[in-house]
Amino acid sequence: MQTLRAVTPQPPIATLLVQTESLRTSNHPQFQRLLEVLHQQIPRMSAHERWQLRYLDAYQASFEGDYANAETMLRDIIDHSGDSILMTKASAVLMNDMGSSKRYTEAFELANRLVADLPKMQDQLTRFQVLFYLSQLLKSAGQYDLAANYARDMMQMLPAGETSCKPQAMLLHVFHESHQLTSTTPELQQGIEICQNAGEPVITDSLWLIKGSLYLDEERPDKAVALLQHIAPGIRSNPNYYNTLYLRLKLAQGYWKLGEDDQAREAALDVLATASPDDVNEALRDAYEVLYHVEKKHGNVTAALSYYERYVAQNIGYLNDVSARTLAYDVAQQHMLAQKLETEKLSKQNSMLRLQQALAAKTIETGRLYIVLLLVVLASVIYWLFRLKRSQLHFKQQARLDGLTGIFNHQHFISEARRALHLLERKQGSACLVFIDLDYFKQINDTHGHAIGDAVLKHTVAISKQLLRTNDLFGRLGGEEFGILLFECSPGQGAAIADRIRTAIESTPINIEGRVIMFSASIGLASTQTSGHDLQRLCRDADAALYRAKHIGRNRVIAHTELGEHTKVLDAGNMGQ
Ligand SMILES: Nc1nc2c(ncn2[C@@H]2O[C@H](COP(=O)(O)OP(=O)(O)OP(=O)(O)O)[C@@H](O)[C@H]2O)c(=O)[nH]1
Repeated sequence: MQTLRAVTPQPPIATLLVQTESLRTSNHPQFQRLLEVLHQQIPRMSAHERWQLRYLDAYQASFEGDYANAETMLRDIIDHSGDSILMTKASAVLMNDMGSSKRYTEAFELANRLVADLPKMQDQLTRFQVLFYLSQLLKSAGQYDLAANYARDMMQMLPAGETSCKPQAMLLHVFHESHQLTSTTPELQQGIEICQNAGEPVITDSLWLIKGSLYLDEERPDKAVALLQHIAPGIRSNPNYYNTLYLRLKLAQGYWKLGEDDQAREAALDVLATASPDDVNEALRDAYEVLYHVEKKHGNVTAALSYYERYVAQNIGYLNDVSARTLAYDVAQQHMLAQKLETEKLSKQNSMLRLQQALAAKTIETGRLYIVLLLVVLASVIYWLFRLKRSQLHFKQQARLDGLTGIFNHQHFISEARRALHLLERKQGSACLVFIDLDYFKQINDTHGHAIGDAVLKHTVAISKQLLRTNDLFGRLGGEEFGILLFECSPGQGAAIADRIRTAIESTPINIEGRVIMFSASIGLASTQTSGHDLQRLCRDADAALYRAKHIGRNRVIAHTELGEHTKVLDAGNMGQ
């Protein structure tokens, strides 16, 4: 390690981590060395790099068969790293360890979760590793077709830095276990060459061991032993538990078939020494079988019987283990199916719920729409009612007003005057009725035209209005004759107002179309104080006074009170004519 640091400059931690991971299977001794180097770099590592190192440590623990320690680290990564790639890789290693430590049910349940996550896995290396472990687990459960499919999937998307060695080797192991290989199958030799070229000695050796095993099956022990002896040094320099175990077993079987009993015994005992005493596996079973045959052949009955008993125990254990794997796979599949059904049921319920919610939302929306529609209709109705009312009022107003001058027309003036006098009579209030009649108006029309006559009428109203209070009633009684009802007014006050109007008319000629037209008005006045509150009487008296004003020379105001009794009678007589 010292030499490494002294000679080569240290690559960045991130590069070192990637490099170390890539050596996991191809050069495990170097992997371990780099792992040590990485541990010295811990103080300089980021949190994410520490999680990556923890994953490599977990892999190393798992490689050494320390599954408990590996599981603690892997679960820590899954629960706390927050890195989805590392979490998936850790799950895959954990699944593999569970399979190796015979926790098949948990392994297959984890496998189901990983399979479900496969479509989401973006990182190609992670996907490659997951597929590798899945294939391995399914092979152990006798699910050869599925295992082969996953191996082929691996080949479809090789990540950068990977060759087809691993998927090819996995496929060959599947074919071997499902008895689809012979020692001459071309793919076997191709696989060996691919893995040799890829620099994967451990995997290459595992394929050589398949070839050796096939020679034995084909009753060619000489070829098998020669091959095994040839690859033995390589396996010793790249130690791997399974390769070591199977090299020794196949040698034991080969020697036995060749009749080299001592070497067969020695190799079989080596198998027992490699495995743990309480292991149950195919290799131990077959090693005990070899030992049994050897001892039996040499008449060592006691030893033979003992080995035979262990052989039987291993065989039962092995068969139990095989059925445990198959059963665990079936159970996991059933769970997955049940979960799938439950998920489908839930998703159906969810879609029902969503539909109901959508329906409820639509109902609310429709309700809101109706309310809005109703409000719009209501607003329109109110608007049209308002317009109708306004035009009604307008027409009503129009019907009350004189079209030319805009003051009350005859009918409305009379009815308003009657109503007002009625009220005044009750509270004993006074009023004056003033009748105004323009003098020689016919001449104005004849001289200047009817339109100018109209203008004179409007001018008269405008002048008079300026001298009236807002509550006085002012109306056009017809032609060029106007009526005014002055409230709270004595005969004297009435005469004064009437004269102010007359003076204003006389002194305010109309200037129109370049012509100045002078005109005057005669005014008759009646008061409630002398005539009472009866409108008819008041009108008659005001009219008599007006008649008098016209009669005695026009452009003057005559109050009914000014008329002598004789005049009153005369005037009344004239009015009657
Ligand atoms: N321009 C115009 N003339 C009108 C209107 N209503 C009535 N007249 C005219 O007013 C004139 C009234 O004439 P007379 O009743 O003879 O009264 P006068 O000419 O004013 O004479 P005296 O009242 O006796 O001074 C008529 O020629 C009507 O045609 C109107 O709305 N516009």
